[in-house]
Amino acid sequence: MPGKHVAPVINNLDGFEENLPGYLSPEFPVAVLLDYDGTLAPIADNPAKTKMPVQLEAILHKIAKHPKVFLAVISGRGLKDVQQNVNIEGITYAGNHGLEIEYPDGSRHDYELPKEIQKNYTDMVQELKEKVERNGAWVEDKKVSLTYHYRDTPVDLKDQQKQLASEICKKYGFRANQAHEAIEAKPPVNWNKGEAALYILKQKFGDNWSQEVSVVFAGDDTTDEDAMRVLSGLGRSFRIAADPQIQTFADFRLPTQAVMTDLLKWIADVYVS
Ligand SMILES: O=P(O)(O)OC[C@H]1O[C@H](O[C@H]2O[C@H](CO)[C@@H](O)[C@H](O)[C@H]2O)[C@H](O)[C@@H](O)[C@@H]1O
Repeated sequence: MPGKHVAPVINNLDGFEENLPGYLSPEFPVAVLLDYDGTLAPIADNPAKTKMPVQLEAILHKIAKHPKVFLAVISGRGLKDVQQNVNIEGITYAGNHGLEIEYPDGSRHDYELPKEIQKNYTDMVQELKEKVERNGAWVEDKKVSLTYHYRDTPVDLKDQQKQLASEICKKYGFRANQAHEAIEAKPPVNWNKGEAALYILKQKFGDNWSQEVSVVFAGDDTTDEDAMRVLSGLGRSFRIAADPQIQTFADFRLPTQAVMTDLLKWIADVYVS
């Protein structure tokens, strides 16, 4: 499997067809798997304040209705949280980095964490709240994974607080991923956005899914790299990142969140228009 690399950039709508001629076609279905924060909605200073750009939201609603388009949102947020924010019926949602999945018919797949990990999680939340929930930093407790937000912590205290928070997460056996002004603590299990993406694709299109459907994945963060890695050579993935030198498993880099709207326009142009 290829490693991370500096991916070619796509800057505008024309760039999609130029770089991926014929990858999408109206006769062949497409699975569109999308991250939420930083991908569908620009990063905001508080998770409660995000909003999808009006044009992007309208296109998303349009493609979601098309019978040849399968849409799933795979987020680090809790399941209900991401459902409320995206608010489109009839699509698949995965929350907590894929640990919780809900299908359009209301059925679910929940990754069952071993009891010991559940206990560690509870203890970790308590210790983080006691020791590092201060100076504007706070713990977003999502019941099976958490996010430690330190955006509002004074600059001179940030490094020391985030380091202590990472150490506490690791002490309880959790993985501490760097995110946007935050640390994502994920349980030590072989399940992540990549495994969730594969699971969703197999459930919908069968074991031979890669022969049955084109796959588009977009994300902006370290946790999205798990999906980009497993889809490498099987689908096409896009990393939203301003840094031209960023190392990624994605096939292409999108330099701004605005080009994300162009990605959805490309899909809409092929299937809907
Ligand atoms: O997988 P995602 O859908 O990208 O979710 C990742 C995390 O997003 C949220 O935190 C991030 O976005 C916030 C709103 O823009 C921002 O204020 C924060 O600094 C970011 O880290 C969310 O709060 C987390 O639960 C998600 O895991």
